[in-house]
Parts: sequence; C-alpha cells; structure tokens
Amino acid sequence: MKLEIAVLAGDGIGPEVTAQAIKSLEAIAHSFDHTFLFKEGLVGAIAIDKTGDALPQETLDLCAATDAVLFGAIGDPKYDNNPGSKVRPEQGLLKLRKELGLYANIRPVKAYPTLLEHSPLKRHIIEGTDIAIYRELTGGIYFGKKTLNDEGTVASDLCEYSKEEIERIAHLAFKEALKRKKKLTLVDKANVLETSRLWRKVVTELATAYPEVQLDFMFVDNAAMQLILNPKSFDVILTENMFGDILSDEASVIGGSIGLLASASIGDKFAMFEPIHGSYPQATGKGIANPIAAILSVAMLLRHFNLNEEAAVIEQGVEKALELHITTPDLNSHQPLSTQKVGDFIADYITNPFDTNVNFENIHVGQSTII
Ligand SMILES: NC(=O)c1ccc[n+]([C@@H]2O[C@H](COP(=O)([O-])OP(=O)(O)OC[C@H]3O[C@@H](n4cnc5c(N)ncnc54)[C@H](O)[C@@H]3O)[C@@H](O)[C@H]2O)c1
Ligand SMILES: CC(C)[C@H](C(=O)O)[C@@H](O)C(=O)O
Ligand SMILES: [Mg+2]
Repeated sequence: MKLEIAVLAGDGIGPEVTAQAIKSLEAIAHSFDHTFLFKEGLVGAIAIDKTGDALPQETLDLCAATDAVLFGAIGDPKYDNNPGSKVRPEQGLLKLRKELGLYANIRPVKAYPTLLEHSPLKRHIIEGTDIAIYRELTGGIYFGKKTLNDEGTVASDLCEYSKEEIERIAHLAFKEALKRKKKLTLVDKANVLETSRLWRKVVTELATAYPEVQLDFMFVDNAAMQLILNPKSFDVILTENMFGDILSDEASVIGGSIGLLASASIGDKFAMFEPIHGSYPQATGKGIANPIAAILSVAMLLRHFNLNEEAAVIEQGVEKALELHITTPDLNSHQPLSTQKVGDFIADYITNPFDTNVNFENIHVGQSTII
C-alpha cells in the first residue's frame, strides 16, 4: 500500500517522539513492502515563530491533501505563562481538528501485564483493564463563543452541542462496543448541564438501534472516582470534549504513564493520529520522553487502513520493550533508556520479530548493545 502522511511534529518533545514513530513506520514499510511518504508541516509554537500563525494555510492544505496526519504535540511555556497572548499554539491543534472535521477522538487505555507493579494503583484493581474512550472532539465548551468584558474581569465560554454532533460519535461508540464487551457508559453531568441532558436523550434514543449493547450513564465526578477504584467496570466510555480530555489523562495512571496513551482522531473524510500527552517542555531535547504513545498512534493509523497485521507487529514490539524494561525514565527508574533507544528497539523488533526469551545482555538496539 502507498500512503502519504502529513507529519506535524510540533513543539517540545513532539519532534523527538514523532521521529521514533516514523522509524516504526519505515520498518513496517520495509518488512511488508509498503510505501509511506512523509510530508512535514508546521503547527503550534514553532509555526507561530516562523509564520505568525499556529496553523498556516499551507499546513492545513497539506493535511487535506494527504491520506492521514501524524501529529506530535504543541505547546510552549512562553504562551502558557502569558494568558493575554492573542496567538496560542493550541489554536493550531483546535483549528486543525475543526477544519478536518475530526469529531471522534478514540483513546484506548489498558493495563499492560508487565507494568502492573508500576502503576500507583493496586495490581488487583487494574489487572485486565481495557477501556476505549470515545471523546467528542470538535464541539462543546472548546468551540463555543468566548467573551471577556472590557475591564478584563468577567469571562465566559459557551458549551453547545447539537443532536447531530452527539449522534455521529455515539454511532461510532456503539459500533465499537459491539466489537468488545458490549457495554457503553455515557459520562456526563446531566444533573446540572443542559448539554448533558441532551446527550442522555439522544444517546438513549439511539440505543434502540443497538439492542445488544448495555448502555449506562454516569456523572463525570463519579466516573473520575470509578476510573481509579474500579477501572475494569468500564468497556467503552462515550463523553463530551472536555470531560474526555480530563478523564483520559486521569486514566493514563492505570497504564503507568501518559507516555503510553495513543489516540486516533477520526472524521468522515480525514484522520489524524496523535499521542494524548502534550509537549512536556521540561523534557525537550533530553531524550527522556517516552515515545510509545507516538509509536502506538501509528499502530492506530495502520489499523485505520486495515493494515492489521502490521499494526499488531508494532504493538508486539511495544509489549516486548515493556516486558524487557526497555523503557524511558517514566517507567524505569533503575536503568532508563533514551527516547531514541526505545524507538530503535521497537523498529528493530518490527524488522526482525522474536518471541523467545532473550538474554538481556544480548539485545542490541540500533548499533549499540543496551547494557
Ligand atoms: N495534544 C497536544 O499537543 C497537547 C496535549 C496536552 C497538553 N499540550 C500542551 O503541552 C504543554 C505542556 O502541558 P502539560 O505539562 O499540562 O502536559 P504534558 O502532557 O505535556 O505533560 C504533563 C506530564 O506528563 C508527563 N509526560 C507527558 N508526556 C510524556 C512522555 N512522552 N513521556 C513521559 N512522560 C510524559 C510528564 O510527567 C509531564 O510533566 C502545554 O502547552 C499544553 O497546552 C498539548
Ligand atoms: C492542547 C489541548 C488543546 C488538547 C485538548 O485539550 O484537547 C490536549 O490537552 C489534548 O488532550 O489533546
Ligand atoms: Mg489533554
């Protein structure tokens, strides 16, 4: 298969982790005889620095002209610490999602058997956790009208949803539930918010088309607690934009690091693949960022194009790296490896998969032995 992929590496650790994801894709292309063409575009703070715009038109055109977008991360403290700034890196990401119509953000969360001791949560609580979070991505409070009065003392953000916006992502979430444990939990704040009551009404009506799926409802404050107390009770979580943002960072604690959580952002015409974490500015250039979220994002990209065997090899490479403690400091305080070494190991595994128990001292990553 031939795919053209727009690569928007962005800011902070974005370029470092994206480079490892591309390495995995190149290894797949080599092993499975595919052609992947990478075309780079600017987004975020680096785009503002170079063009004055967080999402130059050229980048948007590039994304619209390619088969898929691989996104790194955006964000820079010089904007985070300056709330008055009119241009912001985040505008680039939000505009991209909106313009490409990427309304469904799918964030899988699982507890890897080899990382059960790593999570701060107890083993028996997280073991077996496997959740798919379906986060609405182009509506809600992120995109409603914003106001700030002339004195700069009163501000507002409007949260708005339409029936159609709820239905299209709900259909995807129900279909996903059918392929899994057939349980869908709508997370909302229907005891307070009108938008949440609309979500309940629309999703309840739609549920009649999916009689095999068990639908339940949970208030977001309780869901935040249940994710930590009883994560195995969830199968597919469907929720609005901001709740999904917050709950998915929280859920990353189950896996042991946010550096493991990948995502796919899907629309009717376009698709983008991105780790859920940000630009982690403190880590920029230090080689300590976990590249696995970015690498698993390209596995999701491959699955999107039905390259399931290829995606599975990447996932096995990740599992092998975790099993052998070939991981960055967030998961390995004893003998941490660099972002690049973890990426090298997974790319090497893709080229030459092995399943025997390997003597750790004999493992070579790229050109160098690990220990
Ligand atoms: N999709 C995105 O591009 C995205 C997502 C979230 C935040 N941001 C932006 O990123 C900047 C920093 O935000 P933040 O500090 O709240 O969130 P962040 O996700 O960048 O980092 C939060 C913490 O998560 C951990 N972490 C994140 N990525 C990691 C990785 N790959 N490996 C290991 N540990 C990792 C670190 O402990 C870090 O301190 C801000 O400008 C924010 O707006 C962008
Ligand atoms: C950077 C920010 C706009 C973004 C969001 O809130 O969607 C991020 O937190 C994410 O999860 O992708
Ligand atoms: Mg977020």
